[in-house]
Amino acid sequence: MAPNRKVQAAYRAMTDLGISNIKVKPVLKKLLQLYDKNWELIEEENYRVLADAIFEEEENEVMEPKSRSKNYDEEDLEEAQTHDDSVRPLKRLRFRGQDGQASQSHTICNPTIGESSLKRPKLEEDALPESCSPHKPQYTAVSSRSDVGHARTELHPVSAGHGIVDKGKQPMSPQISPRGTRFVSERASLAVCIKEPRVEPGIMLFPKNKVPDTRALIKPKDEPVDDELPRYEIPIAVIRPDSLSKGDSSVKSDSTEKQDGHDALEPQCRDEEVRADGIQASAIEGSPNCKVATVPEELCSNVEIASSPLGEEGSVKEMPTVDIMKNANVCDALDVRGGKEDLGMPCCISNGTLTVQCSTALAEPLIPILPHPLTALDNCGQDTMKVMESDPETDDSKLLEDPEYANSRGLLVVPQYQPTPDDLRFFNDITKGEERVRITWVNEINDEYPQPFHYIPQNLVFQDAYVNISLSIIGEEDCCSTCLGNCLLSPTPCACAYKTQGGFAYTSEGLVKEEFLEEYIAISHSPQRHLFYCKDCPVERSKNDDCLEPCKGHLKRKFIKECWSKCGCNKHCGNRVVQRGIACNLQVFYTSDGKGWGLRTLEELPKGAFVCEFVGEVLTTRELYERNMQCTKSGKCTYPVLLDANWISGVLKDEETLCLDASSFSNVARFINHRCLDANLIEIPVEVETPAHHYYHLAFFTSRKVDALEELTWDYGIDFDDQDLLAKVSCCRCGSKFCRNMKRSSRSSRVAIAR
Ligand SMILES: C[S@@+](CC[C@H](N)C(=O)[O-])C[C@H]1O[C@@H](n2cnc3c(N)ncnc32)[C@H](O)[C@@H]1O
Repeated sequence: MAPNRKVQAAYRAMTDLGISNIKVKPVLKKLLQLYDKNWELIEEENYRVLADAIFEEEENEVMEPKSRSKNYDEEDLEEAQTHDDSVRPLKRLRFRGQDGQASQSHTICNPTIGESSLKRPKLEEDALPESCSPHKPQYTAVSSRSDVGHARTELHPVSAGHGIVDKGKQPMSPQISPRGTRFVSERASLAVCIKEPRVEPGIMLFPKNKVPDTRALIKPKDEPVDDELPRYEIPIAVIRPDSLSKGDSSVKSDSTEKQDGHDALEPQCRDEEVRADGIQASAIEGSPNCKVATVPEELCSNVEIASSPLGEEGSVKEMPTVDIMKNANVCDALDVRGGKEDLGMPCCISNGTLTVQCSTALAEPLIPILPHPLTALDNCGQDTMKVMESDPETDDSKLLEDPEYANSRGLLVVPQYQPTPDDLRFFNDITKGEERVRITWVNEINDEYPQPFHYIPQNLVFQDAYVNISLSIIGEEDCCSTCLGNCLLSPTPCACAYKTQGGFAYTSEGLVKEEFLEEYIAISHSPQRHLFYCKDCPVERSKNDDCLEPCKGHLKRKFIKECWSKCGCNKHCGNRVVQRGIACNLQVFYTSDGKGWGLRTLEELPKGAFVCEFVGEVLTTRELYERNMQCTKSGKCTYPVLLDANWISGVLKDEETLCLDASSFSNVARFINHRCLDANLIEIPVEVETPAHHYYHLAFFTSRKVDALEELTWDYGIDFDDQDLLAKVSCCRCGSKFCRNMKRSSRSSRVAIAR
């Protein structure tokens, strides 16, 4: 057979380097086997792979002269001639590049996934160079070497000293990044999935079972030796958040850029990560700012890794997952309801910065950082993805003795908490799934998170409050037991309608009727005319004081009586609105006018629409007073509302003078801010379960049409001249032209000026 043109060319190239054909042949044969006879890989960079492999072979022969016994005949090489070079072996895994081409990052981590799409090299374990030993650092299965640190990409046979497995990878990519900038991400790809990394030139993927140690890493031959670093491993350097913020990151995945038009938020910088067990992370030897991560392949998670310009320090860019929630669009992208969770792929997406995508097949998924203040909002609250260094001197380093960590040194990714799909589902749902609708929260103003609280969709009795919801106390006159279907369609008003003086309060669309609404609005606009004063005010009485102040007055309002379970109608009866819960699309947001958090609607709401109920703990006024005393000491405040719409009915027992406190247990109504007079919500007392007027639901309905994204407000009924306020709004920022506080402050400033 005529000599293979390609073989001849290889011989010539090696001859130019002073390598004889005899040395070239066996190595070339091996390479052809390894690369499935793809010459392209071998030819690149003027046969760099081949040269490196030959030098490697030489070294091995010096150490083990008899280790290479197999003969390679000319025919084997000739056979290579028949191979179609156009078929590029897929052992070089290409990630999504800057062009946004889809990548299969998980295929790196989990060889079982997408195996069919990856053509594996035929390299047998015994064909691996002996340089796998700790004494001879070496690239392994998924690693790329060429632009590590100061590594050079040109052929440099004099310094060649690697096994063949790491050769010829880098030149493959047409998108080679500047030298010294890719090391980290490529290195990280060994064990940590990168969601949207830039092109990983020449990453090779070997079948796991054919690679003795997939975590063994070597320095590239031509990389300056840093004696400070462990020789058996090049650490997965991970960018420190602060270095990113300083702009010294040279590799930044696309997903670290803006997402949905929102800036990626500055990551939290932790100089020293404190582990759950109290062990503080410390810088690795010789690389004080470098955190080193070696993650088992099984931990398939998408974590962005980047490097400093020197490619030698950095950290996983840790982002508080709460940042996801700062961007409603991102949350939408999460599609937590019916989205990825349905695919069995719990997915946490931060605003483009850190993405942890846990495969369901994984036992120990990485988890994202969540802000502590969310603890009460979500059980994920205190969980962080701890990427920390192991200290070989501590007991912790014993972990590294685990075969899985055999060649690991440095960072361990320690799962602190295993988020369940439900955790992730309710990631940005302030209701934690307690409502029929998801209510997201967003802060586009600053870095604050909502104060922790326990979300409850319905009132809960704290302790002493007498709320008797027993069926036995609901008499025939308090329910419509003979009704059928929808009471609103009945030609004659049912018993419940009678209880709501004036007939049914709701339209067939579920809106409060105009005449009802106007009546409530009129009361709130001129409350003085509707106040009643008790002789023995429960609020004052609860103070148990010798010197009680006179009653400050209570606003008398009429009730809406809804049908309920003891009624004959069905649950779709039009006289059941509040009991169905929140139905509109709401969002908690950080206000831009200094009121802190607020509530807004994401959809247009017609006049009279039910928005939400004021939900909290049901306390007696005495309990509230005691709680207020405690809160004054601790500096906290309560969010109480008196259920005093019918206190005029007579002298109530202490356990019947009730209020709702939304400070710890509450629903979304706790975010509704005050607006003087022209608020777009009006509160209406609604009886559902019990006809006893001392307990009722306080329901918010729109007092006018409300546009999408408009803040929902409610007139707390604050008397700004009264220093003994229950709801404390010391300086009203409602912005209403009817603001009572504005008049007051302008009055007082006039007084101040006059003095
Ligand atoms: C029920 S909370 C409303 C939610 C609150 N903004 C938050 O950030 O959690 C009541 C508190 O909100 C603030 N607030 C409500 N309305 C306000 C207003 N019109 N002007 C200034 N602060 C207001 C006051 O701090 C008040 O004590």
